[in-house]
Parts: sequence; structure tokens; C-alpha cells
Amino acid sequence: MSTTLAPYKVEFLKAAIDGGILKFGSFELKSKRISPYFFNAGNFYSANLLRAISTAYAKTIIEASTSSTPLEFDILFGPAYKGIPLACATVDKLADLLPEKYGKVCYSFDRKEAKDHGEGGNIVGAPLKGKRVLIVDDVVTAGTAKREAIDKIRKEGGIVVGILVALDRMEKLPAPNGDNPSTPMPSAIGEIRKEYGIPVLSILTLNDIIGGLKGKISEEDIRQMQEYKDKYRASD
Ligand SMILES: O=P(O)(O)OC[C@H]1O[C@H](OP(=O)(O)OP(=O)(O)O)[C@H](O)[C@@H]1O
Ligand SMILES: O=C(O)c1cc(=O)[nH]c(=O)[nH]1
Repeated sequence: MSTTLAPYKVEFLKAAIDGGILKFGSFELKSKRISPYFFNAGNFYSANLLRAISTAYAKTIIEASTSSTPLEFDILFGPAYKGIPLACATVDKLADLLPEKYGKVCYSFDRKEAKDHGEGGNIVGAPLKGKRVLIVDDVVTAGTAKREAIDKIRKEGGIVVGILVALDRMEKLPAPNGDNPSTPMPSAIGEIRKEYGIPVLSILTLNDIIGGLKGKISEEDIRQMQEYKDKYRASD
């Protein structure tokens, strides 16, 4: 396992590996890319695993809040569906770790389909209008879901101040004329940073995961991950 990772990241990587969050095979992604590996944050469903991931998100946030450009926010927003429990559990964990600073932080999430009865609408949880919002989600691949979340939050009057994911898959943006592995394109994360002028943080990158898995899974699975990584590698 990499020695340069912060201890809380090493602990999280261990929980993800031991918890069987990573799957190997052939998976079609939201981007339509076919990946030989899949990080399934839906599998953080037991109390211990949920606590492991919310602790890692919370510590990443706390680390970022003490940087030279501190990350300040009012609401953690978890895009449906997998982002929902992640945002809720992280709000709870932040208040647990630093009650003075985070005791009043709220969560909010969207519905994939608007509700047309009862309270109605698209958003559940804290109203977004005029609030500083940090998006918390599972992975970034091509960044499409993150752009959709930013649009939804802005439509509600929220101010997106950053994005935090568990895993940066280190992939490039799809090309405007079709997603061709041989077309050079900049990184999905880098373009979001530039376009929206916000930080995009991740607990782990694909490189951390490959490093952590060496000797734990077959060499063939590692080779396929590396081959996929080269295929969708960003040009910047
Ligand atoms: O397009 P990107 O921003 O790179 O992210 C890929 C996203 O796609 C998936 O979510 P999906 O929309 O399939 O929803 P889910 O949470 O219901 O699985 C996955 O959970 C990632 O969050
Ligand atoms: O890009 C995706 O759709 C995706 C990749 C991944 O590793 N995990 C996931 O839940 N979605």
C-alpha cells in the first residue's frame, strides 16, 4: 500500500478493498465506456463501512478547510441516488468530529423525478437558495453527473463552492463529436475546476487504488485496470 497517503486515506482504501466495494469484470459506465473495474459506493451499506466512508469524507473536508484557500459551506449536497446516504452520513460525522464548526451544517439531495404531490419539488433537505453548497458524490468519470448536479443546485439559487468524491478515476472528458479513445481530451476533473472555478477534491485516485491492490488481486486484473487507464488518459 502507498506510504505517501495520509493514514485516514490508507484506512479508507483498506475498508473499500476489504468491503468488496471494487468489482472486476466488464461494466458499462454512465459515459458508455466499458470498464474492467467498478467502484460500487452502493455497497457501503453496513454501519462500519458507512462510517469508514463518512469519516474519510469528513477528514478530507477538515483538511481542505485548513488549506490556504479554505473550503467553507453551509450544505452538503448528495446527488441521487448514491450520493444521498454519503452526504447525510458525512454531515453527521462532521458534527461528531468538530461540533463547534459543523454542528449546523445541513444536507440536501435531489429527486431523479420531481414529486408532484405532498411537499412537491425536486429537492429534499435544506433549501439551497443563497447557500454555499459542497457536492459529495461517489466517483468522477466523465463529469456529466457533476455538471447535472451543478445545474440543479444553481437553478434552486444555491452557490456551488466545490465537489468532493471518494474516487477520481483519472479519466478524460468525452470529445464533443463522440467519445473516441484516440482523441486527446483534457481531464474531466480539471475541466470542471476551470469551467466553474471551484475545487474538485477526491479521497483517492485510481493510482492510489492500483497501488493498494497490488499483490491483493490477480496481475491480470491490474493489467486490465492499467490498460483502461491508458485508453482514457487525459491529455493535460
Ligand atoms: O458522470 P460523472 O460525474 O463522471 O459520474 C459518474 C456517476 O454516474 C453514476 O451515477 P448515476 O447517475 O448512474 O446515479 P446513481 O447514483 O443512481 O448510481 C455514478 O454513481 C457516478 O456518480
Ligand atoms: O462512471 C460510472 O458510471 C461509475 C464508475 C464507477 O466506478 N462506479 C460507479 O458507481 N459509476
